Amino acid sequence: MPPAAVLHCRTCGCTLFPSDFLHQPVRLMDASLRFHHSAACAPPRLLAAAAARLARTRPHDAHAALWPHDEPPLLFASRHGLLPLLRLLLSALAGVPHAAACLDALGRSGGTALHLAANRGDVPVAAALLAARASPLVRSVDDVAAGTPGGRLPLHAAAAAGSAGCAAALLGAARQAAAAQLCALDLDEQLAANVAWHAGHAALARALAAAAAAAAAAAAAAAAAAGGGGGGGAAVVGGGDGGGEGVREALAAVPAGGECSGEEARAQRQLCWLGVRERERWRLHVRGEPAMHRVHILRGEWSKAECTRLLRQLLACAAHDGWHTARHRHYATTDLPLWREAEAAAWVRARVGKAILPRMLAAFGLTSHRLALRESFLVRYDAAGQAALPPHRDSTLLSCNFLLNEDTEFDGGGTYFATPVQLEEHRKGAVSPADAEEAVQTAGMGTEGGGGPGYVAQTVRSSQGDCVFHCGQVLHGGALVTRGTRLVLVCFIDALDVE
Ligand SMILES: O=C(O)CCC(=O)C(=O)O
Ligand SMILES: [Fe+2]
Repeated sequence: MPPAAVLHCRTCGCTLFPSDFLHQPVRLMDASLRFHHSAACAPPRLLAAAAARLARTRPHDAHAALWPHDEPPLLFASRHGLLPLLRLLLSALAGVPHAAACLDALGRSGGTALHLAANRGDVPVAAALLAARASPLVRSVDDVAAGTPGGRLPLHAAAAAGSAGCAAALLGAARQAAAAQLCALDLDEQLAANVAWHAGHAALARALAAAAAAAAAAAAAAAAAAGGGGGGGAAVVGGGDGGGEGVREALAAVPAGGECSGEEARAQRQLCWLGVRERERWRLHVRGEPAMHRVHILRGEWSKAECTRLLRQLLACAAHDGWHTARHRHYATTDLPLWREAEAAAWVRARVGKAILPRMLAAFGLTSHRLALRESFLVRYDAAGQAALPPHRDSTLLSCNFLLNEDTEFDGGGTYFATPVQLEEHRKGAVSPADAEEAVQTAGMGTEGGGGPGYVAQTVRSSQGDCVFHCGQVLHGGALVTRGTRLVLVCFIDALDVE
């Protein structure tokens, strides 16, 4: 018979588990240890050890320093509603240089301690975190296990839990932050009001919807008074959702009377699952695929005459119909969907289908897929208006863009990548993948901020008629235009499995 296993807590030294846990999965042991630490182990001793470790930590991994097992204790305390432990941790954090990083760290379910408190409708825990200056404006990431969409604020979590108390605490935390919270759309383009509605909390949904409508109207009025126009007050409502079309559309989904039917709620849950799963599929696909982190530029893909004609058609259409501002729900952009101009749309579809999609298939090694052009837009950057687009991921696996006006008409601009990418330049005339290989030059133009000599670019700058194509799931944006106007045609492209 093997000797009975006796484990000792490494913090307080007490005997933990005799043979009960022998041959049990490590995960179970970890869970018991965590429970022991939070419930039994003397918190001051734990805190002293934690504070000492914290002092030796670099800021970017500060949130992981307090706890040896997969979750910082603040998140653990909040998840389980351990208010005395939470208070101790918060007081220990008060003098720590990286306190904000610890307070706003994301845990394993993709949210902060404040999300977890709001999830459980725990007003005292939420209030303690807010009093310690935890931010109500941190967005969660997709929780793949639970099928919960990312991009949610703690207010969305309070709405899902039907906790009017937590919602009031979050909205009361800072006056300017209230509008941003009310008008924030998650990755499924749902406001907190929509989340409450689909979770069956009709009264809370209506209260949040009314407050969001008022905040959006106030933001629009403030923008109009400042003479801004167009953007719908994005500056006022932080996060960039603005009081624009996305918010209006979402608000329309919360009716003035009645309850959400069970069927509607089920359908919405299913939609959320699909969205989360699809985004995860893309992420897995892109991760560990070096080809997906390469950016290609096709020089002179469209002639000057072709660009000028296309631009003339599209600008005439924009002058007549007006520009749109709701393509990127999380960022106000100024653009024109191509379907508005049938002839231009047909031309773009044909040219992209014939010349760009086959090159994308080859460049990204997607030979068992078929590519489909989902949408195309003309995007306008103006030094005086929407001058840049913050880093984001597109709604499709692949993207390409064409500069339509001359690069002398603006300064700055270009497609910006959050991490430097390897850039491959292709010259016109290379049609087959083999030819393309020969014509490729690894180019270093537009290199800014880091990267090896001549191989890596952070901002890719093109000339009129050039096509830049890349994986839409690599974090990217539109670099700041500091003078004039930059006009780019952007195409979103999906990869479909070949049946
Ligand atoms: O401006 C650019 O080059 C990038 C535009 C972009 O990423 C987008 O519109 O989704
Ligand atoms: Fe994009």
